[in-house]
Amino acid sequence: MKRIHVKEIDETKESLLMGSKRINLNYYPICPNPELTVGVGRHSDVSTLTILLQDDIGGLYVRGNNGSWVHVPPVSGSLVINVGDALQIMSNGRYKSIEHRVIASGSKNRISVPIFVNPRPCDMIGPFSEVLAGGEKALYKQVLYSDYVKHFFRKAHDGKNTIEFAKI
Ligand SMILES: O=C(O)CCC(=O)C(=O)O
Ligand SMILES: [Fe+2]
Repeated sequence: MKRIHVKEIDETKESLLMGSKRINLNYYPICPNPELTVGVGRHSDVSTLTILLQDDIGGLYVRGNNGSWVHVPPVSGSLVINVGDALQIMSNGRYKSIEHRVIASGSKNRISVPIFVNPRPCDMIGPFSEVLAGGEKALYKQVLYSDYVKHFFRKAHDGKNTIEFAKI
């Protein structure tokens, strides 16, 4: 947490960073024409961090710096860690949530298990005071985390647009 000037994770910070967790079990059946369908549309997670276990099929892509899609090949025994929107907001943009999508396989079923580590629904999230202490301008306002999540689920996946909801 050095990069965001947080020296101690007290109870408040613990709640904001990891006060609630959600685990999903995703099953992507074989798709005869993967190019004609969407596995999971492009989005960034609303979490602080996502810890993702994927099987050996592949199909997860992240958005690279130049806008291209980069495949995240499964590595046996490894976990994928993705930064989510809540950490982008609380770090005032120092950490950027990653846009990603999933393309189903034409020949095999795929399973993935993401653990979303989140603030609690009742937490107000915004840039940490430690980050703004030096006079830095806040890029995001304080939002109720449950409102942020509701906003995400109210609409179709639309890349990194969800975070506009918290922008000043
Ligand atoms: O299946 C995957 O690899 C990722 C799924 C995902 O992005 C999500 O559940 O938010
Ligand atoms: Fe995701």
